Amino acid sequence: MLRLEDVTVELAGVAVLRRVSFQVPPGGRVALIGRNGAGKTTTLRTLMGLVPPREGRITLAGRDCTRLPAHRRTSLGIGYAPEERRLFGSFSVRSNILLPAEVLSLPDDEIGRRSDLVFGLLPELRELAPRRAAGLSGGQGKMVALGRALMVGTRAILLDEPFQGLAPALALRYADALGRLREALPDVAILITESSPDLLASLVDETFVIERGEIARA
Ligand SMILES: Nc1ncnc2c1ncn2[C@@H]1O[C@H](COP(=O)(O)OP(=O)(O)OP(=O)(O)O)[C@@H](O)[C@H]1O
Repeated sequence: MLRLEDVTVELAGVAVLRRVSFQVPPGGRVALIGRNGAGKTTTLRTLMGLVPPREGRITLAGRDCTRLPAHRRTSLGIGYAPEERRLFGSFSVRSNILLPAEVLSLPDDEIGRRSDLVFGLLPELRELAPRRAAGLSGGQGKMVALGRALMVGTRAILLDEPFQGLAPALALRYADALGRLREALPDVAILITESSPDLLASLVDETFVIERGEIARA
């Protein structure tokens, strides 16, 4: 279970999140919907340990990680695909995907096992694997960012506006891939942000709405 309890975040003296509480159970598919500037990215960055909360608590599988640095959360099994895909342009797609697992110094056989899973779930990544990340379209980059999050997200995966800027055909493929995750990773909690609920309606089992930094309704 990935849980936020009364999380308040201030950035530059402004309350950007106010007493945000919700949870994503193991195997749960949860949407966080909100307009631009509502606080979706800040919620995910706070869950990842990239923004310190002023108040409140974040737990993963019952363990308090409110003050844990980002790399420790990655090693606890949280994978994050930011809205800006943040790939290393001069590296191959394969290297970009493997990078977080290598940073964690996972054993080679574990990296092999996880990458087999990722390339099995997202076969479109196989043909992209040898290419330099700099040459990818925005949509292909989103798929690579999903693969990278899957490499380490053994307990939870956070996807920030994955459909933003995707051409319709690629959006369908991405939605298919998310559907496959449901079956292949039945114990992983997945939290997806979007500005509109329409794209996610068939992919999630629970939706929270965030407005001006507050959860508006379940
Ligand atoms: N570093 C920062 N300093 C001050 N204010 C910030 C900072 N980062 C974000 N904000 C403000 O916090 C609020 C929430 O931003 P956030 O990026 O979390 O929203 P969002 O819902 O993800 O929107 P978007 O879809 O535009 O990414 C916005 O009003 C934004 O201007």
